[in-house]
Amino acid sequence: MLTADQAEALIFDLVTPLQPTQDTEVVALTAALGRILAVPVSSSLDFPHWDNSAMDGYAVRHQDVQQVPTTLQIVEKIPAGQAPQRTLQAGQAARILTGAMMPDGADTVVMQEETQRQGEQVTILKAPSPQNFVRQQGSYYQAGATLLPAGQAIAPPAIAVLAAAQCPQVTVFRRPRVAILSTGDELVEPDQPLQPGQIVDSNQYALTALVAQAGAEPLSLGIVPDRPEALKSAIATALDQADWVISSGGVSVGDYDYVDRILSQLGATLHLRAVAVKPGKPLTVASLPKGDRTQLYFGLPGNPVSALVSYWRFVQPALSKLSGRAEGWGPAYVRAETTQPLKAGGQRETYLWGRLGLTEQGYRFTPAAGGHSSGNLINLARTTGLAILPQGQTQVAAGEPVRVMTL
Ligand SMILES: Nc1nc2c(c(=O)[nH]1)N[C@H]1C(S)=C(S)[C@@H](COP(=O)(O)OP(=O)(O)OC[C@H]3O[C@@H](n4cnc5c(N)ncnc54)[C@H](O)[C@@H]3O)O[C@H]1N2
Ligand code: MOO
Ligand SMILES: [Mg+2]
Repeated sequence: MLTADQAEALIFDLVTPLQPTQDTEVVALTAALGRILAVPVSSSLDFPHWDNSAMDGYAVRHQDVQQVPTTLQIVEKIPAGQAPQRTLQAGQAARILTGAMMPDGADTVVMQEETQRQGEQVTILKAPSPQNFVRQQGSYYQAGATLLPAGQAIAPPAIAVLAAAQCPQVTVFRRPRVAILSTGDELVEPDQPLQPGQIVDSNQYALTALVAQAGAEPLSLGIVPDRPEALKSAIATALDQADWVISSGGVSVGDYDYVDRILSQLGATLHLRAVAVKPGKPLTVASLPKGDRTQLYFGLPGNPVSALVSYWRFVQPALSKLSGRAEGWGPAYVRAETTQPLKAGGQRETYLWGRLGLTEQGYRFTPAAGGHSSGNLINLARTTGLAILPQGQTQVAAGEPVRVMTL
C-alpha cells in the first residue's frame, strides 16, 4: 500500500492543468473574485503615473529651502486631479494637496504643519530633505513589467490592482466541471422518510459544497444504486459531462463494491486502490483519455469521514493543480500544540479531526469530542484541522506538538 505522500505524488503526476490556450473565459472584474488569472496582466502606465505629493502642504524647490525660516511666494494651488499650470521659479512655492501632481520645477514637498501661511506667502519653518514627501513616478511599478502573473488566484488586493490598471474584464481559467455521484442502495435524499436500514446521502452534499468551495463547478448527479449496469451508465454519463468525476462508496471489498470493476470495463487505467491512511484506506484513482485530455476519476470510500478526509488530502490539491493555479496546490500544514491527548492505532498514518485555532502563543489543536470512527460525521461538523499521527505513533500527550493539516 502506498503512503499518503506517495499517493499524493502519484496523483499530482496524473494532473494536466487547464490550458491558457483553450480553457479560458473573460469575466467582469466584479465577478473575478477567487478566479485564476490565465494570462499575465501588465499596464502601459507607470505607478504612480506621475510625481505627486504624499502630503497636504507646499511644493518647493529644495535649493530654496535649505536655510530656514524662509518665505516663498505662492503662485498656484494644485488640488488632486488637476494638472499644474506653472513652472516654479526661484523663491516660489505651490499650494499642493495629497495626491496632486508635482509642478515642473518643484522637487520637494513641505508638509503644512511645518509652515506658516500669510496670505499669498508661506514661511518654511523646517528644512526638508530633498524629494521629501514626493511619490516618484514609476517607483511602485514600471510600465510594461508583469503586474500580476498567470496562475494567480484573484483575491481582493489583486482586484484593487486590476482596477487601477484599468482592466474592467480579465481572462481567467474556466471553472473545472466535477461530477459527483453517490453509490449505495441504502441511500436516500434528505427529504425522504427513512425505511429501516436506510441512510441519507450526506456525501453528495458535502462533496458538492467542497468542490464549489475549491472554485470548481460541481455537477451533482445524485444516488446510483448498487447495480453494475446502473453504475456503468451513471459513470459513463458523468465522464461525458464533466472534466473529472468523484464518487463515494463501493470501493472496498464488499459484495456490492463495483466501482473499480466498472472503471476497468470502461477502459480506465487504475493507478491506486488503497492508501495507508486512517480513515480513508480504500481510494480508487483512475484515468481515462477524453480527446486530447486525461480525465481523472476519484472513487472515495463511502464512510462519511473517510470520504471527506480523502477529498481534503488527495482530491482538493489535485483540483487546485487542475484549476490553473501556478503554486500552492498541496495541503498546508502547521505545528500546533494539542490541548487534549491524541491516540491512534499506529498501523496507518492517522488523521484526527478537530479545531485548529491561532492564539498569541501559536497554533492550538483541540480534537473533536466523541468517537473518531469514520462513520461519525456528527462530530466532524466544526472541523477546521486534521491532526496527523505518523504510522507507528500511537499517542501524543496534551501540551505536545503535533502536525496539523489546515482546512
Ligand atoms: N473486509 C473489509 N471491509 C472493509 C474494509 C476492508 O479493508 N476490509 N475497509 C473498510 C473501510 S476502511 C472503509 S472506509 C469502507 C469503505 O467502503 P466502501 O467505499 O465500499 O463504501 P460502502 O461500503 O458503499 O459504504 C461504507 C459506509 O459508508 C456509508 N455511505 C456510503 N455512501 C454514503 C453516502 N453517500 N453518504 C453517507 N454515508 C454513506 C454506507 O452506508 C456504509 O455505512 O469499507 C470498510 N469495509
Ligand atoms: O479507512 Mo476507513 O476510511 O477507516 O473508514
Ligand atoms: Mg463497501
